[in-house]
Amino acid sequence: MVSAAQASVNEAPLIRVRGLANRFGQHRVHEALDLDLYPGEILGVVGGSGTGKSVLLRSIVGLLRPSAGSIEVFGEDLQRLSAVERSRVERRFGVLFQRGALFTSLTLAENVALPLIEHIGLSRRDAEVLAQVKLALAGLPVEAARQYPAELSGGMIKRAALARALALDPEVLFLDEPTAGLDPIGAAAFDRLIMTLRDALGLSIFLVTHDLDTLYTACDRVAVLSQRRVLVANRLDVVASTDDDWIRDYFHGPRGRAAHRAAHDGKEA
Ligand SMILES: Nc1ncnc2c1ncn2[C@@H]1O[C@H](COP(=O)(O)OP(=O)(O)OP(=O)(O)O)[C@@H](O)[C@H]1O
Repeated sequence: MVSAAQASVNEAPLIRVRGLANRFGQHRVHEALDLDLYPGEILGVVGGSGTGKSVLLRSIVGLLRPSAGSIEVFGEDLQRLSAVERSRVERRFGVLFQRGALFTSLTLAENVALPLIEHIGLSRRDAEVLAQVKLALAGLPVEAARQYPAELSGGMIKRAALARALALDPEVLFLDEPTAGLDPIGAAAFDRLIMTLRDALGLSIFLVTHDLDTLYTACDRVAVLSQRRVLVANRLDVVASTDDDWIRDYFHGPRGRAAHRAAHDGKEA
């Protein structure tokens, strides 16, 4: 059987990055970086610390202007669009940042309602009703809507930030280390939630992670950043057998072997 994710790589990519360069002064983070995101896939983006995973994410979502190269999104070159056209394209993205980035003085419902009020012009009342639907979609109990971020566990904060990323019904979701700081059970539950949402909402997902379990359980393809570019982007088994020191240490070290075993046992159970 061909899964939806395998079939999708035969379609045109939703995001097409070509020849991307990002430099900060003398520091060259990316050079000649190419990467595609296909419809309906969960793409895991991995690499050593400082290889530029977050910088890549920020370039694609329009928070950082690249030094060179092109980023085509939904068939349009971001660099060539006017500010108004860019924000129309960027509205089709949902982003979950590494630290959640919720407003601490607002309840969860108010946090999620904010983009609905600002971007769609919903009344506060309607936005908060819709926010409760998004919070439920992210797996939070009804009473969480009235709580403030300081009252929540790390896992609940991630879910609330996910609800906010889903507020405007995005087509592409960008997640920057969504399971960082969660315990293994919380992280596994979050992985399942991401897969469920992809299937239910038809999302395409760009997922920056260090979490090997997430790669094995949730990702259709994995892209490895190394030497300022994407070294390989493919199915996990192909990536794991690529001849490269970092890949060998990462996928075939003790943690990599444990994640592989757990994924394998899970499929057999
Ligand atoms: N605004 C900036 N100004 C200068 N340097 C920056 C800026 N943003 C990122 N960098 C540098 O770019 C490099 C890549 O950073 P980035 O946060 O993308 O790495 P990463 O792969 O996501 O790392 P980690 O896995 O540790 O989160 C780092 O050396 C960082 O210091």
